[in-house]
Amino acid sequence: MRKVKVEGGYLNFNSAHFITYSGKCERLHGHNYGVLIEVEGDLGADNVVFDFTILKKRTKEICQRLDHRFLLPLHNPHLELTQHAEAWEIKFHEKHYIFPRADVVALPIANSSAELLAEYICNELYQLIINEYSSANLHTIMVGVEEAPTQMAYYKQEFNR
Ligand SMILES: Nc1nc2c(c(=O)[nH]1)N=C([C@H](O)[C@H](O)COP(=O)(O)OP(=O)(O)OP(=O)(O)O)CN2
Repeated sequence: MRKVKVEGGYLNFNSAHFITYSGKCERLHGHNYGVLIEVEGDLGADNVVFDFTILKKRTKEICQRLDHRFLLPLHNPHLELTQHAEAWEIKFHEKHYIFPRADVVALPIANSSAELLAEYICNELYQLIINEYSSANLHTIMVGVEEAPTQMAYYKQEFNR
């Protein structure tokens, strides 16, 4: 089995977030998130597993949708969310945030942890690849999301046939 990896360079996004944990809610803060992608498989056409250039371009597009936005987890059971015409209202007990909609990216996840951000990006890339590219030679795709140089979370998915 072979593996290709893309990381660094412009594969990043700078976003605001907080996570909930153990009945608490973090303060609003931001990270300069880094993203890495690994694709395992056999050699396909042109003797490559998957084209680096395509992988970087499609990953960057996902990063751009997250960049300079608040990462809103739509499925967090501890947050009370209200969608207004121009804003998202978010409540956690006595905390109460209002963000302009244009500054928010609403994500189908339960918490904006690095783990679930990695899973979200992995699912997005997986769908793109199976819908738009030749993937018969591919076995797995893994996404790593780095919150800081010291901390990173990964999510790996198999190509089902
Ligand atoms: N496994 C995970 N653990 C934690 C996550 C996560 O996504 N996955 N996230 C957080 C927080 O979101 C937090 O932002 C982590 O930031 P960090 O810089 O580590 O915060 P600290 O102030 O505690 O660390 P310093 O190194 O002192 O800045 C927490 N855990």
